[in-house]
Amino acid sequence: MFTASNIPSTSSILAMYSTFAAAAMLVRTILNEVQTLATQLIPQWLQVKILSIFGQFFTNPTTQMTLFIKEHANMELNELYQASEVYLSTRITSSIGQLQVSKAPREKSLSIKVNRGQQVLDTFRGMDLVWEFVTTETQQIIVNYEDMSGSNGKTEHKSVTLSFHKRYKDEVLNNYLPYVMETFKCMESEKRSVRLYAYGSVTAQYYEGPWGSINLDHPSTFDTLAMEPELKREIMEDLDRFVKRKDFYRRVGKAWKRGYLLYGPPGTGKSSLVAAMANYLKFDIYDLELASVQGNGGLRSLLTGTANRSIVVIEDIDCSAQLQDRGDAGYDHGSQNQYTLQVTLSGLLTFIDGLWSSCGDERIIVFTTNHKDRLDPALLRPGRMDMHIHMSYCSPNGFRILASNYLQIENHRLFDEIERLIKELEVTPAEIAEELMKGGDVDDVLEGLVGFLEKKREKQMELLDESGSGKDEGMETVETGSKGVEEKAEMEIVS
Ligand SMILES: Nc1ncnc2c1ncn2[C@@H]1O[C@H](COP(=O)(O)OP(=O)(O)OP(=O)(O)O)[C@@H](O)[C@H]1O
Ligand SMILES: [Mg+2]
Repeated sequence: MFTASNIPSTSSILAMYSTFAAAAMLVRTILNEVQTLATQLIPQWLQVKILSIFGQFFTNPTTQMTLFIKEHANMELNELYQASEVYLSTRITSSIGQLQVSKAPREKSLSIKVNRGQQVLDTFRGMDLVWEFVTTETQQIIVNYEDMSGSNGKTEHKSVTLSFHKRYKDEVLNNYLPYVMETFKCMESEKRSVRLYAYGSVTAQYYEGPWGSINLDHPSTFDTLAMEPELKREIMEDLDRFVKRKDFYRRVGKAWKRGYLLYGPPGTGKSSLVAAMANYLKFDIYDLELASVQGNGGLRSLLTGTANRSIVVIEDIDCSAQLQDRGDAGYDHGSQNQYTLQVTLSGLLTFIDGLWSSCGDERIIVFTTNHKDRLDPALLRPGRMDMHIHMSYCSPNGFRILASNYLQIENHRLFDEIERLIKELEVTPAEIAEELMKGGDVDDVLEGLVGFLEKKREKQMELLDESGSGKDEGMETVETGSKGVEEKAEMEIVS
């Protein structure tokens, strides 16, 4: 108790306070020094062990903060999760006990990832951070729409946790995580291989999410594509412009996406062009088979599950018969299976215009068709698909590209004859490529090609004769010859 005579003066209180503050500061500095020294002297694996064994006793939970980064957030792919996974693969040290190692058949290098349950320590601007991959499972009833039966399945939820001292919260959110994202983006743009995602990665026990992926090792590039050089250049310039125009899209209030409709006969390179686009931009491809998508709801979750910087491809859009029907019923009553939910055209259009527009950046959507005339006009309206690209029969220019790729020759005595035949005929690059792949020396291969083209011409002449004689009987005329040439690859920019 203080009495009137021994009440300390203000100056002595201040002196006591500053002594305490100095002592506290000294203790803190010593602790920091010890911590730094320990970090340098104790190997990282031991630090992780100490942290995991004793951390719970000595760390004050009230001083720790943990961020949970889930693989999917609100049904959408969480880009931060993807980024963390890629970023942490750059933080692998000898301290980590378990790694996942894999190699796809045609990949050149090993892919190494940190295994679940492993902790990874990182430091950033003096902060210590602990990452950990965790997996949780939930039981779920999976409905089989084929026969409306249900079975028990497990859903695996992947997430990664990031723990640090609470005082670093702002630094982590404002600087560290953006740095992780930035590192991820740099690595993505440098990556060599493009991935091909297909719908449905259901393994026996786990439903791992809607998309499964493999490494797309498609050799098609703009160099190997047999197309008119002018058209090729225009498409490449369009893609270049698209990826550079983030600010432009933001300024004019449009979603950063672009749609291409590729149309033309089978074997003219539509799928090859999609692969060339993906290889050129280093964008992943999502191959969306509408027939196997469960209704508009399924479509929504699939599209929102795609990553940025990707190409969504819907092949043979004219064959998706249900898309002709703009009704919203969405059930396939025609087949023996009347419970199959189908995607309706209006569901797809809603996506192109609405939800799709507002989710994600740098998206490309490609439709391919053999019959543009069979498409619902709603799909062709300006603003839906930005460019319509006609892929057509092989031209002399296209043939020269194929000859250079397949035979490594720029000229040959038979070129004039081959080019003359090609001009007269409707022959696809796929047919010519097949001939050029036949073994033997160059002379044999080209002579074989001449023989093939002459046979084809004879057949087309026969067809022409037949249709000519049948004309009076109301048969359709098969048009051949120069028409094919005039129609060769062209492009139409819709908006
Ligand atoms: N324009 C082209 N340039 C180079 N190769 C081509 C071209 N078109 C076709 N090919 C060759 O033919 C094969 C088949 O072509 P592709 O699958 O790209 O045709 P498509 O137009 O998508 O046909 P479909 O309409 O049947 O889907 C390719 O793997 C490639 O080898
Ligand atoms: Mg195709």
